[in-house]
Amino acid sequence: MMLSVSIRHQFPGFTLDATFEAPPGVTALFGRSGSGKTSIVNAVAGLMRPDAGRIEVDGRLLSDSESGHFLPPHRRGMGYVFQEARLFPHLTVRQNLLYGGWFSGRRDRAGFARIVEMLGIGQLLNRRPLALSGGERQRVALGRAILSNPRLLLMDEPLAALDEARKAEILPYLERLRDETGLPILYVSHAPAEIARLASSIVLLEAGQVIAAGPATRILSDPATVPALGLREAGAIITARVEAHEADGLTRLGTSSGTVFLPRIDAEPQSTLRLRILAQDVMIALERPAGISALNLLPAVVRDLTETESGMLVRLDAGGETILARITRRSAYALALEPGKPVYAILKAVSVAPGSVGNMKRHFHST
Ligand SMILES: Nc1ncnc2c1ncn2[C@@H]1O[C@H](COP(=O)(O)OP(=O)(O)OP(=O)(O)O)[C@@H](O)[C@H]1O
Repeated sequence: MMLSVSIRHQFPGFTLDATFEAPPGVTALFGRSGSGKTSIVNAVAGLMRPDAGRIEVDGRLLSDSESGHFLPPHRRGMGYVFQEARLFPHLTVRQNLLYGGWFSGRRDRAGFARIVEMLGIGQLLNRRPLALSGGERQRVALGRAILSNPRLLLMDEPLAALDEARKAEILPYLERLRDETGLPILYVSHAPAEIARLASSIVLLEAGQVIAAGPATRILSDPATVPALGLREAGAIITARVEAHEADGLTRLGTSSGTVFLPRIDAEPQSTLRLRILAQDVMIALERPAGISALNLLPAVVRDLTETESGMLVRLDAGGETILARITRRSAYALALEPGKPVYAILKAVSVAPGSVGNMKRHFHST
């Protein structure tokens, strides 16, 4: 399933002009406040009628200004999750969940049990929303959206109203949703860490325009997108496979450019993970360093260098995946870095989340 959007709309003082495609998986709409994210979600939902353009899901036309076709919201088959879980306070969790199912005319018991299990809300079914924590409410809202059998899920900052602990509670469920349902999910966020963890694709917006769109691996490691994402948050994501949990408490991971050791990770051997490596946590060495406490050294080749205000962004090719390093200009000159030069990337820190970044086939199926 694929969502395809090409719309133009004039608000007083603001022009939205956006064209992009969202494949299965999470497509993050990312941009500053007022860049047009919610307007796009509203247009896809049918809550706003764009002046011009088309929106299609898997070849099914939702709106088309040329023919005047405009499917009303309730016939679009969208599931929504907003910042605030909009549950019915007088209904129990079970009734709230079934409400979506009733609407779509389906009551599939196995599907219900599977979603309840997936979201870990079995214990909550007889409670009312007021007796739930914010994180639990949001999980129920997710369940209700999925149980309406949508063709597409729209999530507008679903974690923004939650504190860090609640966010951490929900993220694994969003990851399962992404990996198990195969639905396209349009996900509005302005938190780069959240996007690095969840997104399969990214659409970067600025002042109503798409300034970059494509696979998350490419967008996050592209020096050109760094100003929009923020220098501190810039960094690549790569896929790794859990190889073993070792006796000394470290987990050994295989990546396409070599082995990475991390403090024990709670994941099954053979499972796949995404590693987020911030550009500021990568050092570059010309030779394999000896006598260094860092365990994670990956051989790589310099692809290109981009000057920024405060230094240099170096894009590295590490076994076919991209790693971004942020170093000083002085270091870049001292090491005489240039495209094609073989180097070692020293990873000072890595954060981990479940799920591949969509390139597993290329790297692992042949092994
Ligand atoms: N109904 C409307 N009438 C007039 N202007 C509007 C309307 N809806 C949105 N806009 C304008 O369009 C621009 C984009 O708004 P939108 O809500 O899509 O941005 P956003 O990226 O979702 O922002 P935020 O992150 O703050 O939610 C803003 O300048 C907003 O004022």
